Amino acid sequence: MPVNIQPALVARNLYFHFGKQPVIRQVSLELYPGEVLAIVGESGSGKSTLLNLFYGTLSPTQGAIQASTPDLGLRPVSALSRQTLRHLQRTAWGFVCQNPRDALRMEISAGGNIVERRMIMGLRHYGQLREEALYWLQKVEVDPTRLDDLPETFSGGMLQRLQIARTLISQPALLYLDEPTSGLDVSVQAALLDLLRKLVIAENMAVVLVTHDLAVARLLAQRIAVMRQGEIIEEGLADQVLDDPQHPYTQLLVSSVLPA
Ligand SMILES: Nc1ncnc2c1ncn2[C@@H]1O[C@H](COP(=O)(O)OP(=O)(O)OP(=O)(O)O)[C@@H](O)[C@H]1O
Repeated sequence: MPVNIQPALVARNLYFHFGKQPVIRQVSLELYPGEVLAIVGESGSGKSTLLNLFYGTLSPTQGAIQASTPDLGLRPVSALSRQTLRHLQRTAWGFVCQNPRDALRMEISAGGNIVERRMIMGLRHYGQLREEALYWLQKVEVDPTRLDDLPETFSGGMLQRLQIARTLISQPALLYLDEPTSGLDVSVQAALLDLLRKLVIAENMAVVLVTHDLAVARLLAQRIAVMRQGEIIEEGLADQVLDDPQHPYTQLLVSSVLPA
């Protein structure tokens, strides 16, 4: 990476315990704007926990995380006040979770869901809010006539598109994707992955993608980190890790999923 570009996310020597159970061990990484890093590994290896540490919903037992902020550049997440952290989580950082119902407000319209972050950022003009909502609905390839409909009337794939529009409207510098296409039909999943790939390239975000699906990692990510029992055991360029895995665990993971 060019030395004059500041990373969007830096983690140094992270450890995290749930009670006495060590869940994250000795994790360090850096992520730059425009990069997509996929964190892959078996169920229970600590992928989602790591994402929640980055996003600030969990605090590391040991180690430090610095994340991009609009006004002050890279800041230690642990030093942010609750109010600042909450504001960043609703504006400059984004989190797309597996189940869109956990993120959407099901009692308000699709358009209302999409513009919530813009209202938090101070936009009050009804006409402009509606225009931006329409723009993003079209950008995630949902029929614009659905703008005033409740999310309840949307399919699973459409709900996930709504969650993506609602998150990306604030143009977050850092985006966390936690299994964003799991649980969808294969054809719906393929279309959504294609959309995500286009959006990620267009918005120049730094993205951490958690997935157990190596095909999803290959499609979206330039770099892959392989987690096992809370540790990153191998990291490198996506093609390198998937086509020439070095660690025996990665070899097993790749050979059990990808055809020879
Ligand atoms: N709230 C919690 N309290 C206690 N232990 C937890 C909690 N959440 C997760 N764990 C434990 O932490 C470990 C890592 O869980 P995590 O959800 O981060 O793994 P994962 O790799 O994302 O798995 P999956 O792919 O199944 O979501 C697991 O052993 C899990 O049981």
